[in-house]
Amino acid sequence: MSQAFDPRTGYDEKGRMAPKAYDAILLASFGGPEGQDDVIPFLRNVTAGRGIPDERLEEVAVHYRTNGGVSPINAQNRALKAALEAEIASRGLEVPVYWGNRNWAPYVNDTIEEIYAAGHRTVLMLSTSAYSCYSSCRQYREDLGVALRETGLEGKLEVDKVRQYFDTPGFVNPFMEGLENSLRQVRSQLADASNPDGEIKIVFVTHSIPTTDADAAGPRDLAATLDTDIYSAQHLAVAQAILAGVPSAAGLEHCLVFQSRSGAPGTPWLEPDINDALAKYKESGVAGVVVMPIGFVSDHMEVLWDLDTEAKETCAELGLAFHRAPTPGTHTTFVSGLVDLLSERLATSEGEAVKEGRVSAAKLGPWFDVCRPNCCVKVMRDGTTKPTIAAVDSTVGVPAP
Ligand SMILES: CC1=C(CCC(=O)O)c2cc3nc(cc4[nH]c(cc5[nH]c(cc1n2)c(C)c5CCC(=O)O)c(CCC(=O)O)c4C)C(CCC(=O)O)=C3C
Ligand SMILES: [Fe+2]
Repeated sequence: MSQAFDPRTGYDEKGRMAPKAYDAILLASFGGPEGQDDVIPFLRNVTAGRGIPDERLEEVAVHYRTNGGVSPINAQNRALKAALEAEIASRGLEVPVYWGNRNWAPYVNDTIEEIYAAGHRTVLMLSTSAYSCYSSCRQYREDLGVALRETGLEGKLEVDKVRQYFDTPGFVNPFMEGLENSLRQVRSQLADASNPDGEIKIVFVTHSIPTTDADAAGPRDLAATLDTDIYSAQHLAVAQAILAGVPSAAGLEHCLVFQSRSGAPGTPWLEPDINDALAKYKESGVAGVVVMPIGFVSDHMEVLWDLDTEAKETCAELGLAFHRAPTPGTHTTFVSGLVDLLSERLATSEGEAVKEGRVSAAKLGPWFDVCRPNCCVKVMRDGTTKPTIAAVDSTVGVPAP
């Protein structure tokens, strides 16, 4: 092994963890309602302790209600779990995959109890979230920190996590295919509208977050070297990598915009909102847009509502051609890339990683296995922070010194 892993913490100075013979994989996700009666209880779970007013919950409930009260996210995670199991088996690896959510059944607390009851003691977590910010990284680490504490499994079950994987070819490459196809679609819409030379803009879009969350993401010393926050910079790196792989996009303008803002109107969140941006593009002479949902790994409700319903409607009103590319979902390249990611961390019987080296297809990668002290730290209303796993300053889920 070429890296110097600290024998006590198990990680080196770059936050890479030594490979281990993990005996289970935990696919961690957001969770979603599966019927009309689930919608409000689900939304109360999501917003617990954050004081989101009931009017906002009712507003968001409509997104789910118009889809029968069902979020597509659980079915998508069942499909992803099955695809991961198949890919793991096809490589001759023998490690079971479990699934647990933050906001709906199967709840992660129940899942780790099931994992422990099955005799497993070391778990590698993979979340359905590729970037660095509180909602997409630290909150998953807290979910496990809290779950270990609440279930009494602290010190009995060890849980690590794979690095954030925005930069991996498995995540980036399916978007190249999507961009190519969506460009064809928009070009043909413009041709049908007798505007074959109309200007096309490539609109990369992700979930907006409070600017305070964006500013707290990632190592401070790295952030200080960038001209934007780490969350935005990771998305820009992904956008560049996608564009570089799609010759038919050469010469087209592109931008990064945000969707699904919530919270109090007075709190600053990352901008511009996609709908405001679309209106500006129309004014400046753009004829059509390709929407690239690079913030997400599956076509869940935030994609179906905020992009396929609202942003699409905005384009129809403005007279802009519109096509949205798919998220990676269960694309074979994505699934195989995720198993590569797990294999960086799974040890052979000789203690070497099943897969040597770390592949990265975008700037800023490969990311840390273990977060820096106070990365994305969130102080709760009562002044405390939640226990976390997989950080240099974790108090839970690490072996005792
Ligand atoms: C960065 C990010 C991701 C991407 C990373 C990841 O994938 O984890 C993400 C994903 C998702 N967000 C989702 C749904 C919601 N997010 C909310 C609220 C919020 N999201 C935030 C950020 C993010 N969110 C933030 C800063 C808030 C406000 C504070 C809070 O309340 O935490 C609310 C509350 C109501 C509202 O005010 O909108 C809902 C219902 C679903 C499920 C979709 C489905 O059901 O198919 C998914 C995958
Ligand atoms: Fe969200």
